[in-house]
Amino acid sequence: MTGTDARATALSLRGLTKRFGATLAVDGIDLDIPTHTFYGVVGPNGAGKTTTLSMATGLLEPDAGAVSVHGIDLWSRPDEAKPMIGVLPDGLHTFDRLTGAELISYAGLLRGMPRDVVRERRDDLLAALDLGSAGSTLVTDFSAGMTKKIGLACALVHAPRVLVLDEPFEAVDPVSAGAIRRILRAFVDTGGTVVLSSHVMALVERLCDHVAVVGGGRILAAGTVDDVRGGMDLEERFVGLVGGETDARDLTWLRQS
Ligand SMILES: Nc1ncnc2c1ncn2[C@@H]1O[C@H](COP(=O)(O)OP(=O)(O)OP(=O)(O)O)[C@@H](O)[C@H]1O
Repeated sequence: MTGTDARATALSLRGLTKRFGATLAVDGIDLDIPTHTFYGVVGPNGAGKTTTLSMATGLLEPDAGAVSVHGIDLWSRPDEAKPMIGVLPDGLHTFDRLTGAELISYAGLLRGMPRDVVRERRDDLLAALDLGSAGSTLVTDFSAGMTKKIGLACALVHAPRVLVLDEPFEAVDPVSAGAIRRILRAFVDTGGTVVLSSHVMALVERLCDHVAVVGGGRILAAGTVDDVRGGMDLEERFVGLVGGETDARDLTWLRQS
């Protein structure tokens, strides 16, 4: 890859591979996420999306392969690459005896940000994500949607260049989802890059300009949403790519009459 290409690519995955015992979760994934794109990653349950995004953000060590963030190798130069990424991991494990406000502050201070900047951004994020009451509530008492929103605030506080979000809209109410969409849209419009995984094809079609379909730990299709769907709607194309046949067994024992 030339220097120019490396700068135009926000996140580059090469030959990413991960095995858990007998399960080959990710089977040599190559993917380039261009800068300034809204990139959806879709796939059936167990396709390898979370494992791929975890390796792409330095949360899980690959068995093989490489990741670079704006041309910087993630695994050999983490001190330079990781500050460029904001991550909302799947099933966020966090410090649940902190309040929402403390958790955002902690995330900012961990990134080495000055206290006054952290304080200002924390208050902005709590307001923008409609998390007023969550600021003084312990994380352990959060609903699933509040946890998601606080996780997103922690991913945003250091103003990363690339956001990698695993199911950011899961369990989030429609008003908050609208707020999150606006924040992410503005982030991309001003030069940022968003990569998100989702099972909701309509959301990916509405929000994303690019999409990768993952199945069996491989990329089945990737490119602009228009190219990937090829004249169909994304859901039809998705089912065509991953195989939509399930056992249509009739659960007669469930019938009420
Ligand atoms: N820590 C782990 N230990 C063992 N197997 C794992 C582990 N994490 C993932 N797997 C397996 O790897 C495969 C890919 O899982 P992954 O969570 O990446 O899929 P996914 O596409 O994110 O699925 P979903 O849409 O259901 O969240 C699955 O077969 C899963 O069972």
